[in-house]
Amino acid sequence: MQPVLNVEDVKRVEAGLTEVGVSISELMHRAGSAVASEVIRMGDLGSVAVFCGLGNNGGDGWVAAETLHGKGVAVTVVSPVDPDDIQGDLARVVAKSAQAAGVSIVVAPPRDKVVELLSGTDVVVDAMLGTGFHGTPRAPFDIWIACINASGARVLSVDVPSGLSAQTGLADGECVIADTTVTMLVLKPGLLSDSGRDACGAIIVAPLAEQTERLTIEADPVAWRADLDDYVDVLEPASNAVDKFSRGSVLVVGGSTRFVGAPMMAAMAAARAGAGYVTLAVPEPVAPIIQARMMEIPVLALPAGRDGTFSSEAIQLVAELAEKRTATLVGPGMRVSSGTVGVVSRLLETKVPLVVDADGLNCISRLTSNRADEFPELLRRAAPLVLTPHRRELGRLVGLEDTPPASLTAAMEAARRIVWADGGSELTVVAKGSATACVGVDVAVLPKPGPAALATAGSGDVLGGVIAAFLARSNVDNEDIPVLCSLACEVHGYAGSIAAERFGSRGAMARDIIDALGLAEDALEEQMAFPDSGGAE
Ligand SMILES: NC(=O)C1=CN([C@@H]2O[C@H](COP(=O)(O)OP(=O)(O)OC[C@H]3O[C@@H](n4cnc5c(N)ncnc54)[C@H](O)[C@@H]3O)[C@@H](O)[C@H]2O)[C@@H](O)CC1
Ligand SMILES: [K+]
Repeated sequence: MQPVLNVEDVKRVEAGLTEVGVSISELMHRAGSAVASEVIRMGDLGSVAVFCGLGNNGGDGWVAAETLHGKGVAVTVVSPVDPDDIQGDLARVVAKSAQAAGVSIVVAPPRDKVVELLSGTDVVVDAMLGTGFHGTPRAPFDIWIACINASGARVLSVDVPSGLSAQTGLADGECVIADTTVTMLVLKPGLLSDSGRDACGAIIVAPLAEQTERLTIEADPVAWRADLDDYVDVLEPASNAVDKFSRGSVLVVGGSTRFVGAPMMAAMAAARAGAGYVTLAVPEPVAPIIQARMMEIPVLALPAGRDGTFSSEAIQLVAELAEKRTATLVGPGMRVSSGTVGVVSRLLETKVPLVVDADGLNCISRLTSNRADEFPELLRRAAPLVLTPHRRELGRLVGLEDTPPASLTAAMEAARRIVWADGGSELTVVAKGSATACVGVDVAVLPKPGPAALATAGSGDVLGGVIAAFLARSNVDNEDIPVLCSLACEVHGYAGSIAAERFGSRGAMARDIIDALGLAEDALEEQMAFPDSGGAE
């Protein structure tokens, strides 16, 4: 797994490197030369333009420009001020060095001059704004960013695309859309989430020093990005000595007269994700229509109230059904009522692995007056528990119903409030978003995010079903459940890519994702076994 560090903690690595004799100036030279190497690797370098800002991000750009110039590449630096007028000492020194080496420099060009320069440029190096950037880009950078994005040139961003927050992944104004980002020392969360996903292109980490890895771990990574080989240990070895029960049995509890499709999709997904035996428990009035559409999945009709949701008579029956299965998913399409709140509360008391999604989470919010983090005794249990909130559901769970987490790091923070209050390794919160984090008490694992095709109605129900199936099939220790959930997210994401290929990136529906789940898991397993064989990037 690759560590991800909050931007403020990157400074601790920088300080640690200084202590072992690698100065900031030395780091800047290494950063600039890492950028230059990557530019050269890109090839077809008729001419390169390096847009420099006034801080150390700009300093990296000046070093890269001098290095490229030294290798005979035609390079022009675009700077808001003359090298002599750069305030920061480090950046001024490297800028003056590049000037003395004969690098061509354009100072404070008007917009039409920038457009003209870009029209003859093959590769842009974006070294305007790095981790020191806050707010909305001011002139001239706002203008330069717009011109660069409109130019059609290939773009390499230094550390982070200018205009993007490396911490939050949000961009208040326009940010550079790069083909490649060479990020210094370590991954930062904003590169992997929200607008960062579109802005960064391929991300290359330049560690800059051999001590970086050790210092990064000492700086306490906020998360770890999973690689395919991290999943090898959580998958059960393939065996033919199985029957439908030994492959895991899943109970899906959900549905109401208002929402019929959600529990069906979750149950189908659990079956496609390899659970050997799936049962669906729904309120009695909707059982016949659901059973009519389900061939492989038995449907159990449980007592319902006049509102079309589970009544209190269902509570004990659901618990007894759950105790006979290897995992239960509760929530899809269930609505919040006194009966469904009772069902969730009773399921939490059972001793079998449990996934709580959708209205199951809203029932927990109801039970805790929107403060699940203040009622740890409710969630503390002997068997694994996985909560799968999207950001609004997560907000409702931790008292942020009006201001739900707006970034990956804010979502991880909210999820940690719940898991740290609980304190046990049985609880994992899968904080869903355009980037998802699987947060356990010791570690937060970031799966490779799936395609935009996943943002479709029912997609969350599908993920709930996949996680339930994986819990039912697997024997992992509690500590590894975040990794198992991360694998479930990647299978879901890969299935989304297959569905998008078949039905179009906007046309794929949840049912198409369900149908592709088995193929997606096979393909990922194949890539784990033969990492060099290509496949999903
Ligand atoms: N952390 C490290 O160990 C290393 C950092 N390096 C580089 O240093 C960078 C960080 O340098 P700095 O802290 O100097 O910060 P930056 O260079 O990212 O930005 C600071 C400059 O941007 C300006 N700025 C901030 N917000 C702005 C806005 N909204 N509009 C216009 N201008 C704005 C500031 O006034 C200042 O001039 C990193 O991104 C990386 O590129 C590298 O030199 C190598 C090692
Ligand atoms: K940048």
